[in-house]
Amino acid sequence: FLVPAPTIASACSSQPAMAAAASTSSTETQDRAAVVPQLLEWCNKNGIKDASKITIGPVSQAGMGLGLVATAPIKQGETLATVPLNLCFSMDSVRASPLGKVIGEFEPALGDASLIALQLLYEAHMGPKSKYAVYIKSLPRPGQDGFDHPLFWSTAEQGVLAKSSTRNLGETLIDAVAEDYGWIQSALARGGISGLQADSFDLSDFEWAVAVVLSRSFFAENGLRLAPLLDMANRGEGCTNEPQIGGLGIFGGKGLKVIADRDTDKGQEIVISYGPKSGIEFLEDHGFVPPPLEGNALVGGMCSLTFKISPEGDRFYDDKEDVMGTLGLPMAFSFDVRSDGDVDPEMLQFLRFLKLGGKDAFLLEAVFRNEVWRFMELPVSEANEQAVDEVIIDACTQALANFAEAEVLTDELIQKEGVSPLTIARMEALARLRESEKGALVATQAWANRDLMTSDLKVYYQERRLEELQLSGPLTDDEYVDGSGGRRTSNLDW
Ligand SMILES: C[S@@+](CC[C@H](N)C(=O)[O-])C[C@H]1O[C@@H](n2cnc3c(N)ncnc32)[C@H](O)[C@@H]1O
Repeated sequence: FLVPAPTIASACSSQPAMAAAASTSSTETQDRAAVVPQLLEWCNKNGIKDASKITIGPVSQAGMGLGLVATAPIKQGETLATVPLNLCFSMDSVRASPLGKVIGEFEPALGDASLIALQLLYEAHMGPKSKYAVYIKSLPRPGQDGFDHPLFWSTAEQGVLAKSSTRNLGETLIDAVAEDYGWIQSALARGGISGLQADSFDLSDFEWAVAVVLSRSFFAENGLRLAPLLDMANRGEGCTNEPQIGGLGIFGGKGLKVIADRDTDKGQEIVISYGPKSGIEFLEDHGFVPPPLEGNALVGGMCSLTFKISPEGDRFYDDKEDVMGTLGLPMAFSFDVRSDGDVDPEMLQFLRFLKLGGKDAFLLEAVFRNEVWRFMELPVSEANEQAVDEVIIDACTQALANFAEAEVLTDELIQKEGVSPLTIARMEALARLRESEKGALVATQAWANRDLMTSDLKVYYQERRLEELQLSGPLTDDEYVDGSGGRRTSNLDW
């Protein structure tokens, strides 16, 4: 109940892609737009600088709600706005607020976004007494002005999402938010803060607040910063001007600023960069998946593969756990894979270690304990290298099979009678997501298949070791030393 429902329920049109999810009646936009004069005044009063050439207004692109608009011609390189860091919601503001006492050493499953979301709910709870009252009024409600996020999706839609990416947002986002909500609820139940009680907000309020924080903040100086005014900037394709930390002039500390990366005419929208992100990162953070880069749907594709050293079927598991524990490394890692097909050397290092066994298991013996991880930087043996390629091929095959399953689930969902345009838009976003990840998976799988065919051409551990010991060439005359047929012994370290 902290978050009022939109005055007009999210209306959906038959616009393509997220535009439909984003579809909104002009009345809704005006609803928020009505707060703009107060918001601009509030921004001025609270020390936002360099913003004399921008305002907030409805933007022309369907379903994008509000955005930043130039009130005068702007030249590339001009600062568009600087927001004092002490006006931003961040972990600093959480710690400085009364919430600081409650959170203690709590480490949220979702990270800082959960605690910043809690502060947003706290300020909303304070109502007109909050310094942020006007700002909070300017935030979109779920479904308003195109504001969508997987946290608002139905279970069936989230089910398709689970099969549409190699990243499991079910665990890392949806379950994480529920877990943090549970922790916060029990902390508040032990003692409220300035009237904020466990029952002051429910899970859907918390999900709204998390979605606001994720979709409107920027990562700068080691943390998320939700900066009023800058949070009205939409993302433009090809923009390079991600918000960054800068000075506020001789009297003021630091601020989050955006610089124009192009000339802009009066009346034109100012768009910015949200940073280089993969499709799933866009969806998790901002609730939309950008269209594929022009001309080639697969260019720019990226996804991540996760591998885990697990005890099942691995009799060297304990040794591996010991090595990783000593190095302070986890037993599971995620690696980015890209459509350019370049494979991360660290992924190969981890997989060589994961597949270490058979005749190579001697490398796990105590004498090599400090070196075994470094040895994995280079091919170990033909069998190990082939096993690594097979793990990569299997992971890609599994992900592609999930995508095929997602397509079947999508068909079931969109063929249901009365399916909403919002569901269709969400499914279209997932189709774009799969397309972008497919590029990376197909390229990585092709790389592993090629690598498999060349495994006989590589130099492996034993050969390298003999080289190091200068024992790999034919015997030289001075090595024939006696009639016993033995090599000359030396001080070689075997
Ligand atoms: C930082 S806010 C920008 C202001 C927002 N348009 C508003 O009305 O409050 C980010 C949100 O704007 C929308 N958005 C921004 N850029 C977009 C884009 N390129 N495509 C689709 N939606 C976009 C998404 O809803 C996103 O979560």
